[in-house]
Amino acid sequence: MRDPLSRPLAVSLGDPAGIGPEVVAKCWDNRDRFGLHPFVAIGDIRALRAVWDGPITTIDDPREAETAFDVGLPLLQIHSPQEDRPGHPSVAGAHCSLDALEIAVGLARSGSAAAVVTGPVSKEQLYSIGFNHPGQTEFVAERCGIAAGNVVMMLAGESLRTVPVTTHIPLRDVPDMLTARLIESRGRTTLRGLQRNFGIAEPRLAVTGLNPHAGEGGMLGRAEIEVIEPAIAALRADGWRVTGPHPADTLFHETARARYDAALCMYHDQALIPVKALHFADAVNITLGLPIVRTAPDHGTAFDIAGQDRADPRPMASALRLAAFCATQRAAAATAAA
Ligand SMILES: NC(=O)C1=CN([C@@H]2O[C@H](COP(=O)(O)OP(=O)(O)OC[C@H]3O[C@@H](n4cnc5c(N)ncnc54)[C@H](O)[C@@H]3O)[C@@H](O)[C@H]2O)C=CC1
Ligand SMILES: NCC(=O)COP(=O)(O)O
Repeated sequence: MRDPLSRPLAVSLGDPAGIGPEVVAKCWDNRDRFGLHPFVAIGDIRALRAVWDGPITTIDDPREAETAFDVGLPLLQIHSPQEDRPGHPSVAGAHCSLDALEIAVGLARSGSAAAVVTGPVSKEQLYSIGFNHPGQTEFVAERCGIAAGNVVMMLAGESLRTVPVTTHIPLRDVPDMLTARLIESRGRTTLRGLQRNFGIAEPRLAVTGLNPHAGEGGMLGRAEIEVIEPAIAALRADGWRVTGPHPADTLFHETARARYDAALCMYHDQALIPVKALHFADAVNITLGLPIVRTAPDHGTAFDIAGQDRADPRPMASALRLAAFCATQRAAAATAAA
């Protein structure tokens, strides 16, 4: 297997009107301080120029990225038909963000990039141009030939990793979506992902309940008894270290967090609120279950502050570092297994 560190990371800039271009440029500016592996950005040069006057080296081949990285931000150019203003998303910008994502994934799949790091896109804008995936997670899965049901979205901070079983669906649909099979499958993907990407040989998974107090023995709802406990039992029967269902309100304090490597949560906000509350400045979104490594910062497009030099680059820096770490981790495991 080729050394992943001999290849750059491929970074899509995300929506050109969002803060993606600004945080990527700031990461390049602070590449030594942040300890970053060389990366190549993919997007429209005008989105970078609108927020940054540092050096940009446009390249045609990702193999030029490593040398170019020392002198300027390497960029694979996408020519959007329209120049977007920061904070003013458009249809053209949505197409541009999708093209950048497509190219970045292609580079990782072909082995030209060590991993993909995706800049924030606007789901609303993407949906408006016919994007029919819930998010970038499912799009990347499809492009890798993996069913969306076989990948999970993990939010990983220094002291907490969480995975939502259901992601971008209305809250009222969550109880009907939850089945023992789905929870078991998400749990399995999470546990394997902890081994493969984080090098945790015997990962510990804590599973939340859905209802207050994890259902209070069935008095506050029966999802725990009928759906979640059977999923936990199935995972345990296969030898995995799994606990729960735990009341979600007491699973995220410091002492509780020390007892598991990841928490499997029943819906989006149950998983993302604790991570963003504790780690907004450094949490990373990583897709588990893919043949390639894909990470992203935990935040969105932040149109409200785009173009104002207020965007914090640390989440993007964390996403870049974690991508390099996981790519190295996977390569080491593959070498050891050969
Ligand atoms: N991975 C992705 O592509 C993600 C995309 N989104 C998309 O982003 C759009 C906006 O979503 P919101 O819920 O408003 O979340 P958001 O993360 O864009 O913004 C929430 C708040 O945090 C602030 N913020 C976000 N990132 C920041 C940073 N790096 N530095 C300083 N302040 C920052 C924003 O200014 C805003 O006040 C939505 O269309 C959503 O679909 C949201 C989350 C992830
Ligand atoms: N709320 C997290 C989020 O929206 C990330 O989704 P994805 O686009 O990375 O699938």
